[in-house]
Amino acid sequence: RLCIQLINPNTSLGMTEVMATTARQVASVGTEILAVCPQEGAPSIEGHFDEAIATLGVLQQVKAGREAGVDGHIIACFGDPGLLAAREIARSPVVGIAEAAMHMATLLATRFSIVTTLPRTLTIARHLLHQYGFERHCAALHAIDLPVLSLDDGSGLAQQKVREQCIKAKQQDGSGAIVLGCGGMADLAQALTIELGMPVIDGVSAAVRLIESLHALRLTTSKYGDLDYPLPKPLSGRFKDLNN
Ligand SMILES: NC(=O)NC1=NC(=O)NC1=O
Repeated sequence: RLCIQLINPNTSLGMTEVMATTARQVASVGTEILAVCPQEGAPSIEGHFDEAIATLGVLQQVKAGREAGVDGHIIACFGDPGLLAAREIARSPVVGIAEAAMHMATLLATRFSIVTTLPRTLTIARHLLHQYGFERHCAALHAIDLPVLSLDDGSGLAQQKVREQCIKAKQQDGSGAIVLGCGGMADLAQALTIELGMPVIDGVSAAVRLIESLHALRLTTSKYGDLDYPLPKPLSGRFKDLNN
């Protein structure tokens, strides 16, 4: 049995639940999903400042998961906040939903489009494309121009906008796959894949299966080089003991 920790870096329980439900649907029989979010932080992550705040909570949850003996950690926010720092303190694999979805897309199409939330988060997605080396694989990026929590307000408006932007991407971008650029869109990917007749990829689902695959291959986060555990030093205040 595997236990995968799903970390929603924002503090909105509704979003945690949406992602946990999708993760449980796609996980293999016998894989347990342990869904968590920080006790304190931002209710949604919509920019560089929010990501910086969320990183502490992500690291605290990764440490707790490691101590609970989980077999992998998912950072379930499209900015992959704290990913490399999390890998330093983790023993098992740590996968961000943006990198997971992007990797999957490159296995299925020569170019992919991204559909995300606010225009200002497009820059964060572009930074990740550069960091992961996927710039030339991404044909275009689109935003529904609604805040992250609009996906959790029950109106269905955000979901309709995601569908519209996916249709626009299919018609205009010349890409063969679409990456959904928010954890709150996790439950939309399967229906949109069927409706559009092309792969529409959710990073939560991709991350669950990638972690299962890494475990099956007996592969885990490298501790050789820059992802080794942090150098021992006395951290103070709220950071106390975060690095051991
Ligand atoms: N681009 C995004 O919508 N990022 C996100 N902010 C959140 O709070 N969750 C996400 O996935």
